[in-house]
Amino acid sequence: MELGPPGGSGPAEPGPRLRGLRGADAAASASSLSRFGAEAGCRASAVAAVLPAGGSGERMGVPTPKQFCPILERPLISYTLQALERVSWIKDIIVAVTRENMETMKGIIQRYQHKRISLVEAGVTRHRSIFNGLKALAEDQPNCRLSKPEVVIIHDAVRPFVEEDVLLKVVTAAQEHGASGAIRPLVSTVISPSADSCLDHSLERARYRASEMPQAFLFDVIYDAYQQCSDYDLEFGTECLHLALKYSHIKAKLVEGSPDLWKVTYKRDLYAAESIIKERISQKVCVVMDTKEDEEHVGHCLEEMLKTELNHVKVTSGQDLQQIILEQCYNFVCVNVMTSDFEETQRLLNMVEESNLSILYPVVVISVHFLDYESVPLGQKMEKVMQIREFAKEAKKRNILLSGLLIYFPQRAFNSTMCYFVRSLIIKLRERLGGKKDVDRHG
Ligand SMILES: Nc1ccn([C@@H]2O[C@H](COP(=O)(O)OP(=O)(O)OP(=O)(O)O)[C@@H](O)[C@H]2O)c(=O)n1
Ligand SMILES: O=P(O)(O)OC[C@@H](O)[C@@H](O)[C@@H](O)CO
Repeated sequence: MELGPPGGSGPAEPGPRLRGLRGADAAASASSLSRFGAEAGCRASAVAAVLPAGGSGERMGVPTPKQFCPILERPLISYTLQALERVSWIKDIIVAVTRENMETMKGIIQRYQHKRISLVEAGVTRHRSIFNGLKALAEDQPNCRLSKPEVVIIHDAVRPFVEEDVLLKVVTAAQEHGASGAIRPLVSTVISPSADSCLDHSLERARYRASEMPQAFLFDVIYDAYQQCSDYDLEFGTECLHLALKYSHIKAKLVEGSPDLWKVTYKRDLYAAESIIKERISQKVCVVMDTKEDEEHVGHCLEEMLKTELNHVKVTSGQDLQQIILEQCYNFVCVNVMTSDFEETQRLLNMVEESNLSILYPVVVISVHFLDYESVPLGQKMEKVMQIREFAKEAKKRNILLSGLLIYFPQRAFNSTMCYFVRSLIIKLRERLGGKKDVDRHG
């Protein structure tokens, strides 16, 4: 059993966040922390998470265990870790992986700068993996270097879309009831087949729910349950809430979860996860103008038009660009009205690279050049703009997808040109994020 982050002495500052995170994330986490009695003078309730990640993913039908299958060239488990690391009041994240995948997991932690992660060896079943994770937090284990939490979250490593609100709900409910779990309405009706594979009876679907993750427990409730577990339960069980009821006599509080809590099980789930991630990261665009004046006129015009297509559009002439990058925007439109040179685009590329933004997701940068054809011969400018190909080759190595858009127009037709430009821009953004389907590579 390996404890503690690879090469590290123990949990460090919150996970792969961009340096100097401010704004909504920090405020939300601070308010959540206060709900655990972290006000001045109270000891904050310690919360840890155990992520079983030791499965083989047979139902996925590909050689790679599904938790390591890439989505946008990044392993699925890294998205789940990032989701948990966004929650600053989770102090330790214990991941159970098989001995053969331990080095792969260490590489993922290193490459994507995951923090607060400790690795333990998985078991031959999910329950045994979870039990090994709990042992890493129990103080009765030899050379245990992690402190026992008051509450422990258990969450499948292949459920990447977990938000702070549902984590807060199950942890708060577990503090009060001893155990809690997320549930979802059943999509299919549950039936019971007879020995000869005929219908014996069916359950009234409205009276039942699907048990999902995350789940949360007072640590002693679930650890005692696992210590008393029969081998049969450890081999064939699939429900932690059942163990808490059977062995610790605790009836878990059930919490309605969001539709995104589903578990990646079949290959179709990878396609769905990839689409959701692309949709989420494509909705925020930052338009960087090359002069303040342009921010007023062209930028405002652009912002109004883009807002009809995208959820979050910011326009800046650069002075708050660093903050926008820290808030994890992944799409940038660098509008060069004054010149067709690339110094503004290059400055943006440098800032994106310094922020490590493109480690987590591909960053789209579109360098736009408006050229008035009545004053600028096309040939002369095309040659200059074509230099972008060299920039793009270098940027791609850093997971930055750079494209160019040349808008060659008569000054008197500026407004109609802008409509054409916005359409071209949206098409280019969607095309860049469409990219090659990673999932095809799992075949
Ligand atoms: N011995 C095991 C088996 C499963 N898991 C983990 O438990 C979670 C949910 O289990 P499941 O979806 O069944 O994963 P697999 O067992 O890998 O899938 P399959 O049943 O298709 O092989 C996954 O994160 C999986 O890695 C684990 O930690 N240890
Ligand atoms: O049975 P599987 O190993 O596919 O999934 C394990 C759990 O995620 C699943 O049983 C949920 O219902 C939560 O308990």
